[in-house]
Parts: sequence; structure tokens; C-alpha cells
Amino acid sequence: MTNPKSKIRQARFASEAHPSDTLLCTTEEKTASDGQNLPPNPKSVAILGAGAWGTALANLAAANGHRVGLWSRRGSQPLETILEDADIILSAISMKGVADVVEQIKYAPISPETIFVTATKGLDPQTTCTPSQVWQTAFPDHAVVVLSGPNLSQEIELKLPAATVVASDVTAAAELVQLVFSSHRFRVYTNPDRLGVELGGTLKNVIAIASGVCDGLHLGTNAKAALVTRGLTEMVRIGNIWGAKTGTFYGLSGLGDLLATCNSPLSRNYQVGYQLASGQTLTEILANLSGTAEGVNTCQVLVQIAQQKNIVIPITEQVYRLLQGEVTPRQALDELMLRDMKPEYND
Ligand SMILES: NC(=O)C1=CN([C@@H]2O[C@H](COP(=O)(O)OP(=O)(O)OC[C@H]3O[C@@H](n4cnc5c(N)ncnc54)[C@H](O)[C@@H]3O)[C@@H](O)[C@H]2O)C=CC1
Ligand SMILES: O=C(CO)COP(=O)(O)O
Repeated sequence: MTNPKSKIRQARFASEAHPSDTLLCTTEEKTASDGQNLPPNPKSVAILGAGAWGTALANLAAANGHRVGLWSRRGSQPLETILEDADIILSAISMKGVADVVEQIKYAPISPETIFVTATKGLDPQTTCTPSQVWQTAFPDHAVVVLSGPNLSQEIELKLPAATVVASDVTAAAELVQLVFSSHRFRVYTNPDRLGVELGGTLKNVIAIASGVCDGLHLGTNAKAALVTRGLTEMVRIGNIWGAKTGTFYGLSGLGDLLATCNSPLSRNYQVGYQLASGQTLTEILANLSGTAEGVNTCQVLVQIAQQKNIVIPITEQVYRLLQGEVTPRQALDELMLRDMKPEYND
């Protein structure tokens, strides 16, 4: 039998989001501290993007005894070295960098068995594609899995319990990723609706901005409940046109992520909204924000799609106008409250 310790290697996790937080971790130490056994068949996991989420996911896989390499564009390790022999390549790159990184590794020698996992919650502004569509287009013969759920990385780094979803049309691939990341503090579900899971995590960012505005204006709990519920209706409407299943939006990656990010100051998207309501400009807010608020870009892409396809998304539209400086938070609120009267469900 192979000595599991021979599988252990040291990995330097240089967090870009928290540069002072560089840590040298061995999978052995992490596994021991978590009280888990090393897996019988440790996998080699290459994580691309050493921001807040990439680092948290790297730590989760390493704590389960897997061999983890964490790549950052600012690090010294070449991309090809990290990709060598990877069973799983997981991208936690923010949307603006996904196409770039895909281009860099498109012709790298990657085993046909390698599974791609994307944890990015955004939309490509040029093509309006989701990140998993970008990866699948570049790697048509590989399984592509989406990982998405209510997963504020700071809570996960504090080892607080959380749950997520891994979604793919290749069930075996989703199940392998489930195994690699599951632990007593991170419960991972599978789902065959890859698009629905991905859109849940992506579309909720716009509603999280609106929720930050709602709290920043101190509009109360009733207003927040109305906003989040009608926001979910918008998400389902967009998702259905795209081909996602309605039920998926009521799961962890849709409603679950809405509940997390619309109620937590840890959410960068929520922070953007809150600070807009406090009178700061978007430029000022983004200049001081730690990390990425994907909802800003997603909102622009959604408005473009909604115009092309005639989709009614009033909350998203008001968030867009607010981000553009066309309305004040109070004007956006009035526009939403004074819309034509209508039945709750008409689609
Ligand atoms: N932080 C969180 O709590 C969670 C974040 N996400 C999603 O994960 C993605 C990343 O988020 P964070 O890690 O928080 O953001 P971050 O801003 O901390 O990190 C973004 C990472 O992308 C890399 N990157 C950006 N452009 C690049 C390029 N052109 N080439 C190579 N690398 C590039 C950055 O260097 C950095 O490593 C986002 O789509 C976000 O919505 C999803 C779940 C939780
Ligand atoms: O998606 C997230 C948690 O599930 C992270 O939210 P923010 O990107 O708004 O911080």
C-alpha cells in the first residue's frame, strides 16, 4: 500500500486578496487539524486565481488531503507547471480575466480526463457567455463543472459551516468534485442543471447590489423581503429564457446565495449598493473595494440581453441606471414602487 504521507507536498498559498496572509501549508497539517483521514486516492487539483475565493477553495481541498497547486498571475510558478498531471483544473479567476487565462492554456498538454471546474460568478461582456460556456467552448471534449452556492469566502476561511452545489451534465465529474471538496464543514450537493446553478450565482449579484442600497437607505425588513423576492422572480425569468430550470433558482445556488449576499456586509456586491446609498460614487467605491464585485459588469450585460430579448427586469434596470449615475437611489426606489399595477405572476 502506498504511504499516504508520500503524497503530501508543501504548497505556498500566496493570497492576492490578503498579501500579508501568505501561508505555508502542508496538507498533512491541515488534515490533522481537521480530524479527517487522508483520502485513499488523493487527487491533483490546480487552482487558477489566488484571490479570496481561489485561496479558500485551495485550503478546502488541501484540508481533505489532496495535492493542491494555487496559481496566481503575480506568482513565480509558471502556469504549465501547475497544470501538469492535474485531475481537476479549477478557475476562480474574476470574469474579466477568464478569456485571457483560457487563451493561455488552450494549447497546454492537458489529459483528456482532466475535469474543469469554474467558480466564477459573472458574464462575458463581449459574448454574454457564462464562464462555463467559455471553458466548454475552449475544451469541448472535457467535462466542465460549475461550483456555486452561498459561500462568502471569509466565513469559509474561518471554518464556519457552509454548503454548495457542483453542477455538470457529466454526473461522474460532478461526483468527483463533490468528493474532493466535501467535509464536515463544507457540504457539497450535485445538480445536473449546470446553467441554472451558474446563473443563480451570477444573477444574484445584481440583486445583492440592490439590497445594499435598500439597507443603506434604511428601508426596513418589509422592503428587503419584497426586493429579494421580486429579484428572484427576475432571476427565474432571465434563467428560463436562457434555458435553465426554474427549480434550480429555489436551491442553494439561487435563493441560498441571495439570502447570503443580500444580508451580509461581507458581500462586495452588497457593499457597492450600501455605499452608493451613502452618497459615494461608483468610481470611489470600486477604488477602495477589496476584491471583485461582479454584479457591476453583470448588470450591464443583463440590460443588453434584456433589450435584445425583450425581457422585463425592472430591478436590474434600476441598478443599471444607478450605476450609470442616471438616477439617485431614492429615484430608483420611486421608479420601482410606482410601476404599473399588475398581477404577481403573469409569466
Ligand atoms: N470571494 C467570495 O466570497 C466568492 C467569490 N466568488 C467568485 O469568484 C470569482 C473571484 O472572486 P474573488 O476571489 O473574491 O476575487 P478576487 O478579486 O479576490 O480575485 C480575483 C482573481 O482573479 C485573478 N485575475 C483577474 N484577472 C486576471 C487575468 N487577466 N489573468 C489572470 N488572473 C486574473 C486575480 O489575479 C485574482 O487572483 C468572482 O467571479 C466571484 O464572484 C464566488 C464565490 C465566493
Ligand atoms: O458570491 C459570493 C458568496 O456566495 C460572494 O459575494 P460577493 O462577490 O458579493 O462578495
